[in-house]
Amino acid sequence: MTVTVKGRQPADSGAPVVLRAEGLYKSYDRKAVLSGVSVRVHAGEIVGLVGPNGAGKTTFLECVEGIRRPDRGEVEIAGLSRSAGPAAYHLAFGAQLQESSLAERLRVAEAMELFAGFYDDPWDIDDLLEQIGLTEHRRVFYRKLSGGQKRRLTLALALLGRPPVLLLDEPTTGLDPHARLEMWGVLEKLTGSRTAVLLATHDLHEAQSRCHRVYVLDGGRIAADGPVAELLGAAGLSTRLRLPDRPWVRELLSGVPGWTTSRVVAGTYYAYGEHGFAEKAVAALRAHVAAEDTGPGTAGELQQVLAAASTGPTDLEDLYLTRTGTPYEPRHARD
Ligand SMILES: Nc1ncnc2c1ncn2[C@@H]1O[C@H](COP(=O)(O)OP(=O)(O)OP(=O)(O)O)[C@@H](O)[C@H]1O
Repeated sequence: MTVTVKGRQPADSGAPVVLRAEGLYKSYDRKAVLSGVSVRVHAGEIVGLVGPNGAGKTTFLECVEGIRRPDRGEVEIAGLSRSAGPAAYHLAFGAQLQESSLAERLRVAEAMELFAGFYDDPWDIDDLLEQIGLTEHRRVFYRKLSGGQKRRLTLALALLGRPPVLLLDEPTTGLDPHARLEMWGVLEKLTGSRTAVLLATHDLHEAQSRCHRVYVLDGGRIAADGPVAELLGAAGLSTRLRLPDRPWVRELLSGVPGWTTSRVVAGTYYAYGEHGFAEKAVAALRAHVAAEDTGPGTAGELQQVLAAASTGPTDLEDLYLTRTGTPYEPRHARD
């Protein structure tokens, strides 16, 4: 079986670094939330920040945005640090927070006009409303927008100043599939004109297909970073075998050449390995079933396990599953 790892190709690594966070530490009530997090984003790159709930993604973004002061560490955006003063620093990036709210009786176009006043050369409001799919709603009060429309409006506000860097906290949460595609269309067009995007997301499929690189944050530390395909290869996660968890399955598969690691989630055993591992593992299972009297497990159970076993290419979910401390329930049916 040929395994194709899908994932976006890395962007131009020779492009200048436009966001540099170096060794960020942050504690709340003496509880460490960030423990030395360093992130770099180049012009024109879309970089994903993924990790379990509570991993520190929002805290990291808020430290970068200047909403929170890190206990230690440095941040520079487009060559500016916070010491440049809040006015100059905030012009260097556009931010969409995880939750934000505007005055309830502000209309969509009024909000855009209000925010456009902060910038010397703002994006044309009619054009931006069109791009973000809110033209028909320009006279609608903020309170009357749906959750997804509110997300689109806050993204438009982050884009208004044509910033070199966009910081987005779960930008697609609550968006329907059309709105997601529209949003990605806008972001990808922007990166073509050298805007850099750093976004926190729980949508691993989007992170893999849309981001040039990802950082996996776990417990306040970077557990992995790089293009998804490279990370999978380097971690020995080229292929996956999924089957019901049994003690004899664990013992048998961990002895198969090419096995690298495994994980049990909700009674299912995921075994990972180098290219070719899954085929060798299935052959080992078949041999074990054929010689059923030599090992544990009844004949019926052996057949059942073999029938339920499935192989498939790995993706960012697998990296996440093996690199973070929190078991992750795949949202999508797996092959
Ligand atoms: N203002 C605060 N005071 C105290 N603890 C906080 C505060 N904000 C966040 N935390 C804690 O810091 C940790 C990291 O939270 P954070 O929101 O940064 O994680 P996250 O990765 O963005 O999570 P999620 O994916 O659920 O949005 C959590 O344990 C959270 O409870």
